[in-house]
Amino acid sequence: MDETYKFQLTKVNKYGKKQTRTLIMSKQGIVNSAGMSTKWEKPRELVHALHLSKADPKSFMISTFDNYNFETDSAEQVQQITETFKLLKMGEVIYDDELKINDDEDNVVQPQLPPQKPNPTKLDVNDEPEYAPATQSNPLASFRFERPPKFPQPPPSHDKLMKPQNFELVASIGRGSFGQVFLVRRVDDNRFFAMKVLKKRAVIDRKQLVHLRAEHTILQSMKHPYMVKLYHSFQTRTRLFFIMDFAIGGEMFHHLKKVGHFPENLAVFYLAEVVLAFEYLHEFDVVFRDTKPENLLLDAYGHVMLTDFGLAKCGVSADSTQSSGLSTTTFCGTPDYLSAEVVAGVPHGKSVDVWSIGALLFEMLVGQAPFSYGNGGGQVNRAELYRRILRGVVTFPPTVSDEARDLIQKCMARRPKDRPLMKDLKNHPLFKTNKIVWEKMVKRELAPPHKMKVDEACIKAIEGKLVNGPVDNIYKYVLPDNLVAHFDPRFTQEPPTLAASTPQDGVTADEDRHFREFNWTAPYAFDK
Ligand SMILES: Nc1ncnc2c1ncn2[C@@H]1O[C@H](COP(=O)(O)OP(=O)(O)OP(=O)(O)O)[C@@H](O)[C@H]1O
Repeated sequence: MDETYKFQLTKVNKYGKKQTRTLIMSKQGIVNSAGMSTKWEKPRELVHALHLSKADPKSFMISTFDNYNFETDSAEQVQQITETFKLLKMGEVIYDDELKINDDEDNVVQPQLPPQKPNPTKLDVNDEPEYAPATQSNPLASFRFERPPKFPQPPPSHDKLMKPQNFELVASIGRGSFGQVFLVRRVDDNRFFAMKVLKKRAVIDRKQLVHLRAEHTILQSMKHPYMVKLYHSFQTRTRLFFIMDFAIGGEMFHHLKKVGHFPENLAVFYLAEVVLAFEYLHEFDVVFRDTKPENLLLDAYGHVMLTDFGLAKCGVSADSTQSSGLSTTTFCGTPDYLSAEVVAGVPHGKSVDVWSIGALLFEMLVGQAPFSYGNGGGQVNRAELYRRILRGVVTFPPTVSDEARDLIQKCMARRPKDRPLMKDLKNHPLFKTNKIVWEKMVKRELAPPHKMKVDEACIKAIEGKLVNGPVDNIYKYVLPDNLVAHFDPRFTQEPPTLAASTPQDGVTADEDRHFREFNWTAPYAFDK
């Protein structure tokens, strides 16, 4: 029997509420329980680090896929826990100046907002706080993003840089982990775009600067028919703004949920467009790492638009863990789509994207992610999900054809080196059966099997083909409701306003220097 270590302590959730918990640590992992009930259980492969606070020796945080904060009665108890953590070789022990409360034990319940018609508003950024006072240490000093050798040089910026005043907020369309996403109108020429807004403070505090720089550089440098394009980036003292193509068809996930699952020809069509985008990224040693139906948007014609490069990793030359070349060990991605080697915490390469291609096809054909399937529609808890991924056995419903099953099994081979390369995957017979002609598809010459229901005027509005004119006339012609018809009403019914700035959003002048590169206009930004 493995030795187990028990600690009675207090846990603080993200609302600052204190709860009594028992923390049990053993070679198997960590269990957090409240009385008889287990709140969470993390196998040791998932435990990354123990964060200790320099400011408060009585508290600590455990980092797994999520972060969990704890408070204790004494610094001695924290010391005992630290010693046990080290003894069991659970992961790194990290000393932070102060621990952020970002505990994830409780799910956040979204407030129900009253329905409201989208109503364009000015982009108001007059509430920005002054720079925060300079701090002694500079935690960003090491956050440098080096452009890897194969990576194309971003084109120089167009002379005309943008400011918030150049855009009008038309509708709220989404929210990611770091910020808000809006439909906006470029006021000079009435062209409509998607705008992602991030708070610099959150980017720094959640140590996402390297990821964000990678995302920005990828969007600046790489252009592909099935990837979203970046037009402008700009900033204020506390916020960053990215202006991108507006994918009017919304998330593929939204369409998938509506119909339950896709017919094979449609699923394979979408999959093929993703394969082409990934093949392009892999040529430049970029691994996407975050495939999921939420990151696959659809354009006005029903083509895929790959978005959200926040987790993409540049300079990964290795195809799999077995090959030579740079690979990565960061634990990231969406639980259902994590490959076995990512869950096991061993270095991984481009083959994680090949794995996710298999998982994506499964979900499109079945309506559930591969390792959540077969649970009577119920949710599988995370520890069980990871166990299933590590075991690597996918069960198929009889509706999945032999060819589709074969492709999924090949992509989701447990050992990365047994998976096909992205470019070789294109020879799989499933694509031929479903009439994918790669030479045509790469030129956008294959029509999607599912035609989007999108208003003609809206297409003109997002392609910049509207004749300039008084704004009132524009909204008689292009209805905001039609522009956001494929988006979740949870977002579109919210008034399109920026979350107010608070003094806590302030960054120091020193920190702000790290954001200098986020001022860019694409050379094609004003093309008609
Ligand atoms: N270019 C776009 N066109 C239309 N909708 C978009 C666009 N970009 C993002 N969205 C919507 O906003 C949502 C959140 O965007 P995004 O995933 O880029 O944010 P994020 O903060 O990077 O999210 P994540 O939490 O997945 O990292 C998307 O799922 C999508 O619904």
